[in-house]
This record gives sequence, structure tokens and C-alpha cells, in this order.
Amino acid sequence: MPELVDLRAVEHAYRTKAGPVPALGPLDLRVAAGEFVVVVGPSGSGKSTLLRVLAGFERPSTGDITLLGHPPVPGRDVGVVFQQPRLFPWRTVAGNIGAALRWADVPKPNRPARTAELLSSVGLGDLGTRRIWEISGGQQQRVAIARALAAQPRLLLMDEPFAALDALTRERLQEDVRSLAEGDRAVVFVTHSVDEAVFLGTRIIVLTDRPGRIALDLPIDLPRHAVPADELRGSPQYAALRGEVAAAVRATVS
Ligand SMILES: Nc1ncnc2c1ncn2[C@@H]1O[C@H](COP(=O)(O)OP(=O)(O)OP(=O)(O)O)[C@@H](O)[C@H]1O
Repeated sequence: MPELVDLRAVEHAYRTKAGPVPALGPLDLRVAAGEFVVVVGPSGSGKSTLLRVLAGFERPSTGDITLLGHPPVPGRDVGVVFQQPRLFPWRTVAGNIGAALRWADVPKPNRPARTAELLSSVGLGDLGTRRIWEISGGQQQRVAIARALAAQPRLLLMDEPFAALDALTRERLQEDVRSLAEGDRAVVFVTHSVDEAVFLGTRIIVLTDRPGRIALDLPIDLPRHAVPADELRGSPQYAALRGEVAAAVRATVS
């Protein structure tokens, strides 16, 4: 069985008029189903570049990347959620999901039931008929998550999806997305927040300053179901992990 994500000696440099800009690597990374990998690192360290390479939007300058044994094809095995939801504002909530199901080649008769299932999985079961401009920023981001899950991707990539949201909405969404990496799916999630990384991740990767290489690859074994979120955030184990990751991030810029 091929690894879900397998990066070997991957490097990426952007081509610019002034010459190549090395952004990432060399980097080796394997991610298995069920992992929730959170990537942190200084600004410009290549976090978004890593996601773009994983999504198949950028081909690495050198090295090999495979998803389930083949090179990534944008929109096939991978769902992507960005900082801004990027929805069709003139369509309804259900219409946005329906469009994603059409792109995913889900037969028309199956779309209404699948739309209802996806919206209920992100807690928006009763908002299907609203227009996008009639719902809150947090709800829009929930629609974006449901849309990214429409094609049942094995890999979900999330690039600072909660950065523009207020603290309370952000915490609620964090609690909900924690379970997205269960079963045969994996998540790779980029954030600037060490707190968010420790809460969400089963594993945290800290990138060095540009070009981003792996400075720390830390498994997180905090309980994921048994303990209420508030209790977990207040635990000494959580504080210790937060301290360890924050120190690793500080070391990348010193
Ligand atoms: N299209 C591009 N052309 C040239 N250089 C680019 C391009 N996109 C990104 N870069 C450069 O590559 C480096 C890595 O960028 P990237 O966006 O991956 O970093 P990041 O860690 O996600 O940053 P941030 O935390 O600020 O969002 C940066 O130095 C950036 O300026």
C-alpha cells in the first residue's frame, strides 16, 4: 500500500525575473492516513509553498512527490481550504456545495442528499437556502470546508483557514475540524498560532527560515475525544507542548 503522502528530497524555487527564489526544502516528509499534521514556521518559510506542492499547483523544482503512489493531480485526491472562503457569493450555501459535487462528477440525482450530508457534517444543516452574503464569516468558512470535502479527498489541505475569524468562532471551528483527519483521510494545516497547532495536531512540523526545511517533527499525543476542549487547553501537558513548539519557532529566527 503506497504512503498517502510521500515527499523525497523535495525542493522548490520560484522563477522570477531577478532569478530563482528558493522557497522550500530539501525536505523529506511522509504522512499516513489519520494524521493531522500542523505546519508552523516564520513568515516566508515556505508553508504555503509546501501546500501548493502537495496540492499539485506547483511542481517541485527537484525531488519527488507522490500521493497514494502517483504525482498529485489538482482537484483529484486533494481538497483545499484557504484563509478566505472563496465561495460564489451570488449562489446559495447549497448551490456552492452543488457546484463542487458537479465538478467532482457526482451524478445529479445524488447531489441533494450528498449536499445535505456535507452541510450537516459542518453544522450548517439548516442554512442551505441562504445566500453566501447572508451568513457569517465563520459559517462561510464552514461552507468552504464542506466544499473541500465534496470530492471525498484523502488529503485535506488548510492554509490558515481561521486567521480572519474572531477568537470564539476560531475555537469552535478548531473543535470541529479536529475530527477531520480520522479514518482514511489526513489533514495538513498551516497556521501562525502555536496554540492552534498544539490543539489540532497529531503531529507538528516546524519549518526553518526560508527555504523551509524541517526544524522539528513532533508527535502530539494529547487526548482527542475523552477530555473536554477547555480542560485540554488548560492542562499542564498542553502548556508544556506549547512551550516546546514556541521555543522551536523562536529558534528558527534567532
Ligand atoms: N509566486 C512567487 N514568486 C516568487 N516568490 C514567491 C512566490 N510565492 C512565494 N514566494 C516566496 O517564497 C517564499 C515562501 O513563501 P510562502 O508563501 O510559501 O511562505 P509562508 O511560510 O506561507 O509565508 P507566510 O507565513 O507569510 O504566509 C517567500 O520568501 C515568498 O516571498
